[in-house]
Amino acid sequence: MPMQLRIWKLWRSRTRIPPYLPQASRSFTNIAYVSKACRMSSSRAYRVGETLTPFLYPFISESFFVPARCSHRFRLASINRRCNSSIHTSNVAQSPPVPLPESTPNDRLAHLDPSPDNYSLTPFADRCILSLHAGSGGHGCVSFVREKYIEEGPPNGGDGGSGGNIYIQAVQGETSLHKLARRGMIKAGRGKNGQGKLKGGERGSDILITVPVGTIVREISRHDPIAEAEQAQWQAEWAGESPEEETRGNWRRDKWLVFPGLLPSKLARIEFPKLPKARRSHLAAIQPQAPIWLDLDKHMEAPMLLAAGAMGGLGNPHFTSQDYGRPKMATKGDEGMRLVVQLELKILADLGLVGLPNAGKSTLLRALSNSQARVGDWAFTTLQPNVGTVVIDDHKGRPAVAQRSRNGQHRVNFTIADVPGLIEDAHLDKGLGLGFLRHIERAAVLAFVIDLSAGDAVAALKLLWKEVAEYEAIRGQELNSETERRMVTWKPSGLNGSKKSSNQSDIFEATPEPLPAITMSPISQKPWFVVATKADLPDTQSNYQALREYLETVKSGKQPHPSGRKNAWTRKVQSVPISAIRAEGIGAIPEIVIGLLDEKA
Ligand SMILES: Nc1nc2c(ncn2[C@@H]2O[C@H](COP(=O)(O)OP(=O)(O)OP(=O)(O)O)[C@@H](O)[C@H]2O)c(=O)[nH]1
Ligand SMILES: [Mg+2]
Repeated sequence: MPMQLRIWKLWRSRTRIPPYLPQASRSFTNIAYVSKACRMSSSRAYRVGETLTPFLYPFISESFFVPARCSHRFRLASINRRCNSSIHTSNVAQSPPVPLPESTPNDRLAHLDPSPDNYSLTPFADRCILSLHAGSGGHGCVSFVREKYIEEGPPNGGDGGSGGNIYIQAVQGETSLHKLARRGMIKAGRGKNGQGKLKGGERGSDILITVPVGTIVREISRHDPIAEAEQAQWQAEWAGESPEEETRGNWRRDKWLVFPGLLPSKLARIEFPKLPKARRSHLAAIQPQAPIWLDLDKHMEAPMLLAAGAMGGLGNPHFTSQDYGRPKMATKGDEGMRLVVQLELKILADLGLVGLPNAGKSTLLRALSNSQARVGDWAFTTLQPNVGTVVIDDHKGRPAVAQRSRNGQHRVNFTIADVPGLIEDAHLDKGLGLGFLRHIERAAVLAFVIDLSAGDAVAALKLLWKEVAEYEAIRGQELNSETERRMVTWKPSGLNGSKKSSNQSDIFEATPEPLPAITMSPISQKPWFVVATKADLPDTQSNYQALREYLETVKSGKQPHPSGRKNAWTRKVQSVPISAIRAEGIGAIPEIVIGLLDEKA
């Protein structure tokens, strides 16, 4: 018996070859590798990568060799490592795992006291001025039929295409006007020129301006060539002047287009027909009345037309007559209308946070929502409004706040607007106040955030209400002047048929019919409550007690409303002491907000 075979048999009698080795592996020629594999299997080794074994015995993998007893522990260890969990099994790995820090309450609250650099800032603009150019019309075409045996065919020039329209749409999801502010000028496409074979020009491309819900559009100026031409014509009629006639050699080059192949000598002899009346697009009828003042406070399902494109010019077939069978002229397209409008965004949030600088508004917003608003221990940390959403029902169990129905629907969240802090005389544009007060104007409910550690809480509340009331008065004046401006419209007296001999200023009359009133509820009639924050700091209890007593007297009517306004809302005034930085006491806020929102609805 060969030596090797004898060794094999001897070894075989002492060890048991595992049944999972293939038949080939048991063969004599592979004995060295088999014995090695067996050694590894019997010693429960895990290191398989160093040898050729994985290639020769691919079925012997690491997982295969991991004993059932240990595999569970290994899995646990790897999960622990991945999840950074502190759970670990000490006898599994060769080297003991590094103990991971346990999550403490401080970690959970870390985002409420972030470093001043830890914040996210989205580009934001709440005002912009836009110059809108509706598309001009394409020119009509001068063309004639040219076919075999038809030497001088009839005219077949197509009309020019009309210019593109400008539409506006308020959509949910848009939050800022910064993109529009960067553009400044927006032009719709010009209509294409007409072509031979009676082919009309293509329409100019339309423009859709999407703005956030809560945007106000105000017209600053407009240049409407057609309206101006009509007005000039009426004025000429009123003054008894005969309209300028096109004569031979004297034709309006800005209106007519002539056949390019025409010799100048012939051109001088051409008699131009009467210039057709300026045409308006049929869409112009649904344009908002001038001057435009739109309050886009709801999500719009369909866009709204702001400026209709101008009409295209007429092709030469329009000017055929008995005397003139082959007209060599077409009209040019009309110039598009231009509008300069101001857009102003007033954020529509359910809850507006009003407070002095450094009161803790942004910290409160962070505590209630996922907002990454900037927090810092200095005044005017917040320089632009932040909006956060508080989810009260994520459809994953019992809602955070008992659901109530609003318009037959269940409220699943509400939004909070955190605006820069107000200082005394903010209504006179001191600090950053006036520019941002308009964002709380639209909030359904106001929360006055008062820092209990920063002196008299009642005085702070009165100061805030005074500024809000002053702003309300200014806004009321603006609205009145806006309404007056809308009441005065341009109306040439020549339209009435009676020619007045008075001076020119008489042609502007006030329309007798009143425009619909611009409705905006007074800020003092909004439901409100007080969030007394920084209650974790020492010596703040007495301050809170005084605030609470003051609010009780306001509620009972013994003291006037802090704004000094009559008929102001005081019915359910209340205060909540909280520590935003420790997220203590904030649980009551959603409940109060939902209660006040439902009451308002
Ligand atoms: N102790 C304590 N500190 C707080 C609390 N809330 C906020 N702060 C601190 O107060 C400072 C101002 O907080 P902010 O949230 O930035 O205040 P703000 O009202 O947004 O300030 P402006 O944006 O400047 O108007 C920060 O240093 C916060 O850590 C609180 O409940 N307790
Ligand atoms: Mg802030």
